[in-house]
Amino acid sequence: MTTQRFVMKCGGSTLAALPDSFFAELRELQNSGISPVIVHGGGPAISETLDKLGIETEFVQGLRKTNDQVLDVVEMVLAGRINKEIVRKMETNGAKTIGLSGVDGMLIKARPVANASEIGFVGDVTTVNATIVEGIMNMGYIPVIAPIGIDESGQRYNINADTAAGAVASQLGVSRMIVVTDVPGIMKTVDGQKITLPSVTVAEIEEMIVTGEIYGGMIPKVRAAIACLQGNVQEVVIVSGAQEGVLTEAVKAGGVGTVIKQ
Ligand SMILES: Nc1ncnc2c1ncn2[C@@H]1O[C@H](COP(=O)(O)OP(=O)(O)O)[C@@H](O)[C@H]1O
Ligand SMILES: CC(=O)N[C@@H](CCC(=O)OP(=O)(O)O)C(=O)O
Repeated sequence: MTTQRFVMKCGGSTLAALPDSFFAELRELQNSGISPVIVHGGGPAISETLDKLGIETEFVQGLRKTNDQVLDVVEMVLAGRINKEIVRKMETNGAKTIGLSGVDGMLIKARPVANASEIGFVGDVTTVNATIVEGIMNMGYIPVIAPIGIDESGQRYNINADTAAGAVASQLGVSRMIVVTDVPGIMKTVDGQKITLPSVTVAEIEEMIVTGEIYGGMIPKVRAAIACLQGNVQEVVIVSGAQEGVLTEAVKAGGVGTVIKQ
């Protein structure tokens, strides 16, 4: 049996609404020798907790401004609550799972983003320790990774989950990354009607960002897609987690969501 690997990014926008069947699909894929690596977000849960604590939050081009206080909450929510919620759901649906953050074993090494003076402790990935991820997979477990990065001095960074997933996909050399979110793909208004684009090229994406047709949380997704398509990754598929059977279709058949190709 040949083992296929793929990286799946699960957005915080859709996590709470993912049906049990989604986790059962992951178990089926694992049983059929197809190994997923999951990188998750949790943006809405972070915002909710910051709100409860009375800490203001602001996004610049889809990235959260992160000071020390925000960083504590980001790590608590992502590496604590959300990561363990996913592991629990996977385990109760029969999928063997180990959750960790990018800090564990220095899995995700990071450096400050170029505009750190404006947005604070937000990181870009420098390296991903593929040996740890592969070791977990070789033990028969699905790795579930929270996107916190760390540098040599021990400084933590808040990394957008799309960016982290793209870096993990590149470093593992998988051919496909699947981005699960709350919309059925990249949408565009054509003749007054909103449609989901079946496929887009990098050039079309750049144009849609300029025209404002791609905005907010979709920007880090497409930027991460473009970055990892420059390596071994051949396609990035954006799909909705609410659609039954979407994962198996995206992995085995295609023809679902929006496919981004070079
Ligand atoms: N062209 C587009 N097509 C679809 N969604 C878009 C587009 N441009 C911006 N978006 C927004 O991106 C959102 C998904 O990003 P985000 O909320 O960050 O989700 P996630 O938590 O899954 O990362 C959509 O709900 C939508 O509001
Ligand atoms: C730098 C940055 O913006 N980090 C994100 C990390 C979580 C994330 O990316 O979650 P979603 O995938 O649900 O958007 C944040 O603080 O919200």
